Amino acid sequence: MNTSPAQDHALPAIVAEDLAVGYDGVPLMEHLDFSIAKGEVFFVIGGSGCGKSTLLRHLIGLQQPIAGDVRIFGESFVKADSERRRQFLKTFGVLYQSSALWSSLTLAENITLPLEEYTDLNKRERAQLARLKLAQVGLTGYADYYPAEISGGMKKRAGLARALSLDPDIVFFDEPSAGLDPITSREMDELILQVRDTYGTTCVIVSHELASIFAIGDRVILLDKQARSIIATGPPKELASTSRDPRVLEFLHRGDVIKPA
Ligand SMILES: Nc1ncnc2c1ncn2[C@@H]1O[C@H](COP(=O)(O)OP(=O)(O)OP(=O)(O)O)[C@@H](O)[C@H]1O
Repeated sequence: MNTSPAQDHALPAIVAEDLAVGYDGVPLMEHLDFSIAKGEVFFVIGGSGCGKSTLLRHLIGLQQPIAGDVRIFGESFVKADSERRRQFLKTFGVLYQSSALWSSLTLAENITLPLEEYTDLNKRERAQLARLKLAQVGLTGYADYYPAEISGGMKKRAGLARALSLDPDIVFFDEPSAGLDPITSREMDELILQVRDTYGTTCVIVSHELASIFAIGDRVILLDKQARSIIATGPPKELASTSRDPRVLEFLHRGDVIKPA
């Protein structure tokens, strides 16, 4: 189902090259250079309003960069024509902060929407696949429920089931733990790891949940509003224990003043 013929999966899933992102031609962040390996759980972190969601919007093609490039498995997403962009989009799954489920549709119907748009599956096959995706996220038996009938954590799971409907290479998460209690948030973390471990899916997560970042993050980039760029890149635990930058230590130690050894 997932066709990305020109892409070389031996290459990094995502490379940002001297990327500038912002609004109306005014950059919020500039000179962003980073690379995300296939199968990595990669966090974009930073204080409120620094531009994490804005960067995410650029990575998923909702906004065109002011400068620089984004390459997906070696191929420029920024320079792709509209047909090629559509093919790229088929290989992305996105879980929005609000879960973005259609309230008038059942969970199964929410999941079959992208299948209707992007696949040739018939109605019965789509319904089967929707049930399978719901089972993958622990929602067996909830296919005919409406979003209003389930909890916040279940909505996030259903949103993830929809994001997984086209067997994406890369799933983007905007604050997956927002509004969840610590236990439900940990369950979401486990689900993200399960998806990565089972399918080798690359997971790009915008978050400021330190518990999640340390629990499941392979690597992070830390954005800084004043610097208007990335101020640290690496495995979160390593950064927390070895960085000598007070801004990095402050963020990763929740404002506690901790001096590196
Ligand atoms: N559509 C828009 N037009 C102009 N400016 C915007 C737009 N959307 C967001 N901004 C501004 O861009 C800046 C970064 O916002 P963004 O939502 O990317 O930050 P964030 O790091 O994700 O924040 P948070 O952690 O609070 O969600 C903010 O100052 C915001 O007001």
